[in-house]
Amino acid sequence: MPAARRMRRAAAAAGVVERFAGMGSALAGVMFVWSMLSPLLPRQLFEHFVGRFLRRHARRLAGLVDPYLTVTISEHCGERMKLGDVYEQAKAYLSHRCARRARSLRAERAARDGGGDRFLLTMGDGEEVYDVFQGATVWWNSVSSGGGRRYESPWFGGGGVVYDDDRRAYRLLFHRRHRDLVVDSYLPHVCREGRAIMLRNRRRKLFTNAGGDRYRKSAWSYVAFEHPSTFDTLAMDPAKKKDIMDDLDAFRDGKDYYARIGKAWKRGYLLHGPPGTGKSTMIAAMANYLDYDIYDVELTSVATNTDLRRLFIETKGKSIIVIEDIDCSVDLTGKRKKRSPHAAAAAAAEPVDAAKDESASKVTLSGLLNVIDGLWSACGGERIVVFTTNHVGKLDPALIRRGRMDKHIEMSYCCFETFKILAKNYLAIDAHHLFDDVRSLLQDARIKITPADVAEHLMRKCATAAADEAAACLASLVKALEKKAKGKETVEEEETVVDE
Ligand SMILES: Nc1ncnc2c1ncn2[C@@H]1O[C@H](COP(=O)(O)OP(=O)(O)OP(=O)(O)O)[C@@H](O)[C@H]1O
Ligand SMILES: [Mg+2]
Repeated sequence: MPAARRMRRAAAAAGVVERFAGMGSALAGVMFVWSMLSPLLPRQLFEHFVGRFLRRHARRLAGLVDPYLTVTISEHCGERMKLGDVYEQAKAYLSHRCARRARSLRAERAARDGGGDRFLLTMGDGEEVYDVFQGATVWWNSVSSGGGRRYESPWFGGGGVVYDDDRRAYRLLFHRRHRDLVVDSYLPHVCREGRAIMLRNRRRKLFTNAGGDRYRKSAWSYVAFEHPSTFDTLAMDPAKKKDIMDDLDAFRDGKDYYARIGKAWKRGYLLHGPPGTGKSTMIAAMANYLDYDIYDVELTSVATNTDLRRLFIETKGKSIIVIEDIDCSVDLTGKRKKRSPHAAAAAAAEPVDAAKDESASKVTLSGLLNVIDGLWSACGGERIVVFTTNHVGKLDPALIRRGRMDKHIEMSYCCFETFKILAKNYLAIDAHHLFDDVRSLLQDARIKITPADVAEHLMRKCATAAADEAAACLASLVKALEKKAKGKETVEEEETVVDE
């Protein structure tokens, strides 16, 4: 056994002995004083004084008998709105440092390096392990309260959401003479180490709020995020791409800057453009570039503004919060407009479907504006909010004004530069004699083809030799572009005939 471990074990054993020896000697002292005083005083007077003394000094006496203090670190903190970061950090620290000594363990899938069949072991409920820090021994307890009770929360979901009260916590026990050491040095050390371990083991996550049940503890569920898109594979104008990457770098490194200018550390991106131009692909590339998690918000699954706020509060830093197709999610644009008398009459004539009405989202534009830009938006920091839309003109200007959506990025049809990147990705070529044909066709402003369509032409269809494959794919693309050009010409000819 290595000497360091032997020393730690000896220290822990000494700590346990000391813990009980301390209590024993204090108890013996109290008993001694008791036995000396009791024969000297009349019984009633004795009981009166002792009773008063005990009532006044019960806390101090308890301190004499048990000089140990506890600190509880709960899984949920802040009115059960937020999952506690400190709890997660303590969990990581303990699983790394002390879990080996525990006899009952909880298993979770290991994070990084393909996770696969590896497990991360943490302390099971009711377990106690010790740790030694700068010569002081402390004890950690994993406790679970509530026993899985469920109850209605007055906080969220308009009183409708039911929560599982099975709350977990770590309880840290230490001698009161180590109080300053534990509070000033040990706990910060646990958080620091825990954070570093979490970062090392981190496996990026793709969260969703859709499809959850009312009994779920967190509003989010997740899978591992494994999208392979990067800025290298994203086809768009290189200058525009560099501008976005610089912007992301400035954001990631901008903690102090945002604090100095008095702005919450968050940034909004609006990605707009026709279907198949790479908006979702861009979000994946951003997440991979920054090494952030993604929270994909399904607005239609959010019942009320309060639920929406809770969702945002439960997101963690280093994340991208995405609302795709914001124009279709819920009627955010219509909420502020007056209904026409005709529409109001039609709605009144319609039979009321109570079940449908119940399930409909009641999220409003002001609710959404509040979470992305109001006081709540500053909770946590280091968050990017991304909206995507195919119809930027349909959105309420308040939703996309600068400050909320700081950067508007248009994802557009394929140009020759974009095509070259796709050809490099899909066919691994930088040049080909058919490139000239593609260039002249793409320069024709009337021909509109999305990167998704071009990618489909360049996609490998069968296992032919590389050179044949490239030629076949490019020929197929040229044919499709020529067909589009011909179609346009025919339409234009028809329009001219009609005009005449
Ligand atoms: N700019 C691009 N660079 C690389 N691949 C692209 C690009 N645009 C589209 N693609 C390819 O086309 C497919 C569809 O793209 P994507 O889903 O990102 O489009 P979108 O703009 O989000 O469309 P929608 O508006 O319908 O959601 C992707 O799987 C990707 O392979
Ligand atoms: Mg998309």
